[in-house]
This record gives sequence, structure tokens and C-alpha cells, in this order.
Amino acid sequence: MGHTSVTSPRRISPRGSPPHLRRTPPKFRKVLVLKEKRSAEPENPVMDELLLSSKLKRVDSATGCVSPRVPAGDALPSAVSVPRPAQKAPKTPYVILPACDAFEKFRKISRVSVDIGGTLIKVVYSSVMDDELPEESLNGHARKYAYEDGKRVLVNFKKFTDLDRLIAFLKEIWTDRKSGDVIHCTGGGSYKYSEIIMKELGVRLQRTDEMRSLIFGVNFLLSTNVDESFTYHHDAIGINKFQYRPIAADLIYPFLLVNIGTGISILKVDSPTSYERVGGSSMGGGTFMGLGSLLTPAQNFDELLEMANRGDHRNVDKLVCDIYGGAYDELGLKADLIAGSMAKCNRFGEAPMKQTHKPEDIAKSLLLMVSNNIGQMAYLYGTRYNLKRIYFGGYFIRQDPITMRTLSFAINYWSKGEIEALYLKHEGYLGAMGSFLDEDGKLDD
Ligand SMILES: Nc1ncnc2c1ncn2[C@@H]1O[C@H](COP(=O)(O)OP(=O)(O)O)[C@@H](O)[C@H]1O
Ligand SMILES: CC(C)(COP(=O)(O)O)[C@@H](O)C(=O)NCCC(=O)O
Repeated sequence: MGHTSVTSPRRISPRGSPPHLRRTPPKFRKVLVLKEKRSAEPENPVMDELLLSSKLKRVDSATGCVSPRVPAGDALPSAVSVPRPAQKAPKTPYVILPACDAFEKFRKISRVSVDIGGTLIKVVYSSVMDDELPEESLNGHARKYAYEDGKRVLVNFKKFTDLDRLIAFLKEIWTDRKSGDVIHCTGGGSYKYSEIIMKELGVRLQRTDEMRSLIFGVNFLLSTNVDESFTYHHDAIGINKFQYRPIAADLIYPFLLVNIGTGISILKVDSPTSYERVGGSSMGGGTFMGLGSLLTPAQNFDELLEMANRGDHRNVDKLVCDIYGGAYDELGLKADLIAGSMAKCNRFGEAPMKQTHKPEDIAKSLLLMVSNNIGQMAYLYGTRYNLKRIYFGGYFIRQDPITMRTLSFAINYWSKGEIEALYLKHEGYLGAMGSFLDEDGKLDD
């Protein structure tokens, strides 16, 4: 990646470097340390950091983003993500639904939806909260969130890595289920595990196609959840790195959705009901985890990601300067551009086991390799379909600074600022959210 109009003589310069080459500024290191601590707690994933933050900077833009968002026409009113309140509220992330007809049904019967993907199981379920939230947590949202009896409807988000735990959890929270009830389901596991789910929970299964779920989910979140989407600016300081990008309901479409799960699906979305899966790639989150577990001692995704954040990829990647001795000015390739990912790891011709590379450097190189590739592919699809906004979803992103920085850099660099890279607070839950909302899924009995 990387072509700029460099006219100066061949030199090695950090100016205008691709994002992975700048060192993490000291202030940001503090944030990373916080994240490392959080990621050690299974119930408190990194995503909480943004979900629970009320301090993201909100921006208006000439491209039609408004602040605060005003629902248009028959659009649903906004849901609200709140900081974790003090009393009786769930410990896991949730949003509160506005008290309106569209959501009234969730007050009376529980709804549960699961997205069983190639790696993770995501659950979205409704619950009713009795207690009063502190008023200040809803400040700025002039909507009614409580019903007459003071109750509020929550939509909760939780992920699992194995089916047995999911089933045990659902048995625990879904105590009012009856034999006629349905569990909403999507993802490959909605086929593979349908019988076991129905047998264990004693309910029917209503399946929604995975792509349809993604679109329903992203549409709902963008059009009803204030401050769902944001941009990432690595060179800004602290919380300013994240900027809300609320968008008016009538300006949401068209856009490109790049969902990075185990593999990648790329969808061109023209409306909630008109979309096409225009591309895909097998080099996604599963590749990062799979190669990471082969090449490093990391024991899980969080460890691998944390390693990557500490690594220096220049020890394992061959840069343009390693090959040219400096920049390749004729092509506008900067000296510090990655010429070949992991190309310094080649051991052919060396004594066995002689060469050693640090696992964190390998992890960093791997993360950059996967993210750069996705960024460039997303740009190409965005350009091909003349789309100005690319939303990235999927649990791979994890709101990780290296990942978002690399994706944003690629989109911005290649499109010369014409296309915007956007992220979603509920990045990993698009499918589960969409299947939660779908009333017309196919029933399995
Ligand atoms: N705690 C985690 N455990 C496993 N994978 C994780 C975790 N956090 C992030 N990931 C990344 O998310 C990817 C799965 O994303 P997801 O959107 O859930 O896809 P899928 O539906 O295929 O399971 C994994 O391949 C991995 O790269
Ligand atoms: C098969 C899948 C839709 C499954 O979704 P996932 O569990 O990865 O979220 C996805 O992995 C994918 O689109 N893979 C890429 C396939 C391709 O090369 O187009």
C-alpha cells in the first residue's frame, strides 16, 4: 500500500508513513494498558470501553451527518447506549429501547437471538429493568424510555465461545420460555446446531439468512441508536481519536458493509431490503487467529492482539528501504512501506532454528497484513460501486487501534479522502441484532 507524489531524492523518512510505522504516542499507551487489564476479564470485553463511554466527540459534517440525529419520516426513535448505571442493571453491554409501539412487544415476552458463526456465538436478548436509571445517564436524549409502570426494555449483548455455555446461559436467563416460543437464530450454526438447540431449550428455531441479518442489524443500529457509528483518527489525542458520526435516516444509504468475522463478506447496501453480497475473502479474523496461534505462543485472541500492539513489524517485514536502500520514488513508494509481509522470516539456507523472531513482532506483522489487505479490498469495492461510506463490522475489529488505523489509512489514502471508513459500537453483533428483529424468519420444527 502507498503511493504519494514523493519527488525528493531517495531518503528514509517517517513523514507521511503508513500508520503502522509511527510509534504509539505515550498518552495512548495508557489507554492500551487499560485495555489489557480489561481484556483479562471475560465478562468485560474491550468493546465495553466505547459502549460505556459517554465522552466520544460528536462531529457534524458537510456530508450530511447531523448532531444530534433527527429521525425522519416513519423512522424508529433512537435507542440510547448508557454508561453502566449503578443499580440492578446488567453487567454486560446493553441499550435501552425507547418506550414506543414498535418495541412494546419486547416488554411482554422475552426475545432471544443467537448468531452462531465460524468462531464466536453472539447473543442479543431483551430484558425488562425495574429500577430507575440515574437521570443524567439519559441526558441529551429527549425521548421517553420508561413505560407508565416505570419499566424499561433493554436489549443485551453477550458473546460465547462454546455452545454448551450458551445453552446453560439461555436456560438461566430465559426462564419464562414455553414450548411454542421461538429462538431467533442466524449464522452457519443456525443450520448445524438447530436440533441440539431446539432439544435443549424446548423451543422452536426461527432462522434468518446471515446476510439479511447483517443488513437488518446495521440498519437498526444506524437508524435508531444515537452515536452508533464513529470514525477513528489515530493522530488525535486521547478520546478525540474516536469521533461520533451520527447520520440522518434519509442519508444512510447507499454504503458498503465489510463484515470481518472468521471470513469476510462484503455487501453493497442500497436500502434495508435491497442489498447484494458483492464479494468476500477467506483472509479474515480466522486467519489472524489461526496463523497467530501457529506462529506465536498466544493462548487466545486477546493475548494475540495485545502482543501485536507491543510488536515492531519492521523486524519481520521487508520494507521498501530493505530492498531499495530508500524510497522507490519513481513509483511513489516510501522507504518505510511494507514491501513483503514477514519476508524477513525466510529461513531457507540458514542453519535450522538459527533465526529467531519475537512473537510480538510476528503478531504485529500478521495484524497489519490482514488489515491492510482488507482495507485495500474494501477500497476497491467501494470505488467499484461508487460508495462514499464503508462501515466495518465483525468481531475481528474489537475497536483495536492498529486495526482501525490501518483500515482507515488504507481507505483514506487510496481514495484520496473521498471515501470514509466508519466503525460501529456493536460491530460484532450486527447479525444477532438483525435476527433479533426479523419477524419473518423461517421456522424449524
Ligand atoms: N474473544 C475472542 N475470541 C475469539 N475470536 C475473537 C475474539 N475477539 C475477537 N475475535 C475475532 O473475531 C473473529 C470472529 O468474528 P465474528 O464476527 O464473531 O465472526 P464469526 O461469526 O465467524 O464467528 C475471530 O476470528 C477473531 O479474529
Ligand atoms: C462463509 C461466511 C459467510 C461465514 O460467515 P462468518 O462465520 O465468517 O461470519 C464467511 O466466512 C465468508 O464470507 N467467507 C469468505 C468466503 C469467500 O471467499 O467469499
